[in-house]
Amino acid sequence: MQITFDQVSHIYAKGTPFERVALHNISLTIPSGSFVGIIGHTGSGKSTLIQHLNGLLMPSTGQITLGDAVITPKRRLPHAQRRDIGLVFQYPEHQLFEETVAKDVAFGPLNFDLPTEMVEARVKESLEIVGLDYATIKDRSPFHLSGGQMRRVALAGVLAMQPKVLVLDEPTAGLDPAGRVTILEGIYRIHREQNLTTLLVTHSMEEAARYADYLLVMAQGQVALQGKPEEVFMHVNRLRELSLDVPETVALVSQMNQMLPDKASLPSSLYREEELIAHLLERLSVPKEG
Ligand SMILES: Nc1ncnc2c1ncn2[C@@H]1O[C@H](COP(=O)(O)OP(=O)(O)OP(=O)(O)O)[C@@H](O)[C@H]1O
Repeated sequence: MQITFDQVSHIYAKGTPFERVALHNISLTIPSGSFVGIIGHTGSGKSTLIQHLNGLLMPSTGQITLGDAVITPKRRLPHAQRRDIGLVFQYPEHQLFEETVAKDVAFGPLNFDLPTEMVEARVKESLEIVGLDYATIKDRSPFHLSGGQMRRVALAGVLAMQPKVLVLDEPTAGLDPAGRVTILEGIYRIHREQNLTTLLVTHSMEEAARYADYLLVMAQGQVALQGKPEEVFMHVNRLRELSLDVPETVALVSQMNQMLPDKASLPSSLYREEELIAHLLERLSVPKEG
């Protein structure tokens, strides 16, 4: 599903002493099937932006188009289309509430009156996507799982709705490195298999570089930079001005280029570690393993 924002602003507590402009005239297009990394300093407007996608927030001005639905300050996203947008909040495990994992994951699809067998199939499939074994976990209490497992159950609950767009607000916050990889690899796999439009809010440039094919860099309620990762990472100085890191590979390529003579310099489009290694091996003509 294609998403566009056309001159969207959002003002919290308008007309009160607490008024706060959180988004200023945002215009952007997210093509169907893309994986968008949304990066930015704390308070830059990332969560405000994504909460417009499922109707939790309404634009103060401007217009948002989600597929063929149009949202304006006066026109809400129709209820039937809300289920197309799967929004995974920060710390989604806080919203688990059922007595078993299977019931929790089934909650959304049951609310949409799907037949029981279909719900069961979706629960099984969604748990497996997030790397949990249905038979082992289905009857357990979600509250007796590890933090990482709880997070995965919560994510499965959103996937069981079979959304057309998946929006994730820092899904790996607070997890250990192994837990982060499991969650992100699961998300990336369904994004690829189902061509699912995916928006990932993250504080980690490394995560953005690994998974996203398009980046939005937010600063003070505006889009400071946007484009393919290699385009955005060329603006190393601008990113640093915004107190954002660049991925280690980008920093390394930029450092090596300062040392190498011009004709030997490395392409600045290299931003993933494995691509840099492949490039260096090719230059050295070392045959790759396997
Ligand atoms: N409910 C609210 N009422 C008033 N102001 C708010 C509200 N929610 C957010 N803001 C303000 O809007 C601005 C953008 O906040 P937002 O949560 O969208 O940023 P963020 O980039 O998601 O930050 P973080 O990375 O910390 O989650 C901030 O200045 C914040 O203080």
